[in-house]
Amino acid sequence: MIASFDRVGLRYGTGAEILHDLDFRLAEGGFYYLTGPSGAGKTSLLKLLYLAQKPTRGRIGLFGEDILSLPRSALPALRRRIGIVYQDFRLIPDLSAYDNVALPLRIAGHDGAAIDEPVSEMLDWVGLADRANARPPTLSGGEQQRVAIARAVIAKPDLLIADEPTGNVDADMAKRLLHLFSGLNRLGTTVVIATHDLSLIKETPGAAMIRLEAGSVKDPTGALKNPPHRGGA
Ligand SMILES: Nc1ncnc2c1ncn2[C@@H]1O[C@H](COP(=O)(O)OP(=O)(O)OP(=O)(O)O)[C@@H](O)[C@H]1O
Repeated sequence: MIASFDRVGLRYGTGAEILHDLDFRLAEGGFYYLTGPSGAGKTSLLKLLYLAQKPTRGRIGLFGEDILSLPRSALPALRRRIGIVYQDFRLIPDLSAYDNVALPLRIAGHDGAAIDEPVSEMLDWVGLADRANARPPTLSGGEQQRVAIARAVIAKPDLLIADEPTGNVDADMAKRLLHLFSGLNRLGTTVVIATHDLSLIKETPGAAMIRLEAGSVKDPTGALKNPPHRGGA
């Protein structure tokens, strides 16, 4: 099991609880879509999952660790096992597209051809081979999104979390990116994608859908009870 949420609740400050009684498990190797109306709390749930936000109550397990009882010093090592595509990309503006994508490999201690080959191949796959030297502020929104995706997947994380990863690209590129996620999933990465775009789901026939409604998780396809197959295509 990759993650477990037990009676998790979240409120920001003194506001009303926006997520309540989240009770679900994510199976290793699963491919999950997180859907729900705008403001339902999808980004907030993802933040809990990638350890950027503590729940107000309940327990969260990740990679077999009870994350609330772990010392803060243990969190960076867990985070390095997660690739994240942020809704607002969060690229490093002073680094080229190439160096943004290379960063996770450099942090993992690689150099030379062990960086150059995968990064060049990845930039090619996302259609940015000719933009490798460009800095993020000079890229379009869709180009930045593709750099963010390339960076998130390059080190083959155990868990990939993507918040609206195809929101800024056209339908053909969305398909291409979905194939990238499926390929990674077939290699063993558990994938969680928050999206409004339900047309993506047909690109990954084995995927499961989790629906957030009024702060609670619904399980319309029963996928949370029966762990899903890996993403197809
Ligand atoms: N840091 C924060 N402080 C206070 N309230 C917040 C914060 N982040 C989110 N919220 C509120 O929590 C609720 C859920 O927001 P969230 O961004 O998780 O929803 P979402 O489903 O991802 O929405 P969208 O699909 O529009 O991105 C919203 O009412 C939002 O205003």
